[in-house]
Amino acid sequence: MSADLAAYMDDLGRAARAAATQMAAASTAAKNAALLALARRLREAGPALAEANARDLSRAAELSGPLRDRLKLDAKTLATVAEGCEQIAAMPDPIGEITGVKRRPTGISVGQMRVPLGVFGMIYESRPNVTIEAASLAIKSGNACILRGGSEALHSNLALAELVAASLAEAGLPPAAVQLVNTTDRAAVGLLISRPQWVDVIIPRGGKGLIERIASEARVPVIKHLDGNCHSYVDEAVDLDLAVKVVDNAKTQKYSPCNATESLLVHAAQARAFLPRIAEVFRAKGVEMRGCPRTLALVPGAVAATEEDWSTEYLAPIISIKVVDSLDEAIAHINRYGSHHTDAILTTNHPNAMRFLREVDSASVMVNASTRFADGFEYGLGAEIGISTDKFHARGPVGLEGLTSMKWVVLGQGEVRT
Ligand SMILES: NC(=O)C1=CN([C@@H]2O[C@H](COP(=O)(O)OP(=O)(O)OC[C@H]3O[C@@H](n4cnc5c(N)ncnc54)[C@H](OP(=O)(O)O)[C@@H]3O)[C@@H](O)[C@H]2O)C=CC1
Ligand SMILES: N[C@@H](CCC(=O)OP(=O)(O)O)C(=O)O
Repeated sequence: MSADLAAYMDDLGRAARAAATQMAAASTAAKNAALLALARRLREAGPALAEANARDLSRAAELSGPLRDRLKLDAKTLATVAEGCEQIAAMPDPIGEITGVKRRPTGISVGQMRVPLGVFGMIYESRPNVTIEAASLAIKSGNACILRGGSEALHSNLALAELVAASLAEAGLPPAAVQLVNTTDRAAVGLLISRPQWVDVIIPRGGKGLIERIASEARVPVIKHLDGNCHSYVDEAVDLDLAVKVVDNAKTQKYSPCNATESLLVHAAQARAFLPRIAEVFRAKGVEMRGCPRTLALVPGAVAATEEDWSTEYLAPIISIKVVDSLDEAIAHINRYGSHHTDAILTTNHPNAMRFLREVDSASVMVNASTRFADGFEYGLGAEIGISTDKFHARGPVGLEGLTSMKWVVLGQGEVRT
């Protein structure tokens, strides 16, 4: 690793630390003004942004269709992120709110105040819209951030970061509140995750390779946003039309996101009725089906699943399928092979639905809904940092509150402890 890179990362860290102090004290009006300026700039984004994205796309010719799609910054994506900025501006400012104040017998009043985390570092995939979602949530939550997006998206991200910096400056806030690492050198990631003097928390969004590195090298607290091996389970009592519609959406609406269903479990009592119907849908859309022996008997053209398939996140038009004999077996399978991200049950049986919600150990558990809904925008958070697969601090889609913590506030009138 070069001394220049270490110095560069230290410069980013130092600037972020100074900006975080200013952001924590920033007024709601200034933060909202920055967000609205950013929405305007995104809507007006001219050829510079389009050219930067075209440059990234032309260099990423080898990417598969779904991964190319997530790299695209078209008018629809820009309109969506701009709308997200406006929605976040319209939300109440969580910072400074004091809650739960109670008077103690000693005379003091004790409550809690919501405060920013400080500086967060975020490492994420080649999806430029995430740059804006992270930036907008950082601004409203009074944090500073250092963003390291995927290599394929570097030029798009640099162009977006310029819009963010200009919007912050326009609102009288420090442009260094949102900084982008301007190199694809992965050594920069190593530096970002090992500088507790500059970074308060690291948010990795990615797959197993990223997390292995974080696990072995991070010296900063981590909120993991990892892979989604998500399941849809078709229960013994089910509305078959609803199940076909929802499972189809969960698998095929988009193949690349972490919340797409990768594995389908079907109760044996419904396998004969359900599997041929969903198989027809998958076949028409070119989805490869990898099944257990009982699935193979009902689905011509399916191939045998291996043990590895049950724990694989394909991010592609492939699905693993298993017939199970009970809800217990389904829950045990999901807890063993899943990634604790998002799992759904399709059922008309209320007690089974409630058992699934309680016993499946995942960040989002759903009844009769597509796993694709696991998303901050869809949950009403305005945007999302990602979907936390951790259990502490923040779980599932992370929005403004996930970027804050609570400190204790004690109000007295000269009381002393005896
Ligand atoms: N839970 C969530 O919120 C989300 C989870 N994901 C998960 O991410 C994965 C898909 O995205 P994909 O692009 O393949 O993810 P990767 O893990 O390959 O890449 C994500 C980011 O991590 C970096 N990275 C990966 N490995 C290392 C390493 N060893 N050292 C330093 N940096 C590294 C990449 O950099 P580089 O560009 O250099 O490769 C990129 O910036 C899936 O598993 C998906 O489920 C995706 C989005 C959201
Ligand atoms: N929450 C997002 C998915 C995030 C995600 O997984 O992104 P990616 O892996 O880049 O496709 C959504 O549903 O749009």
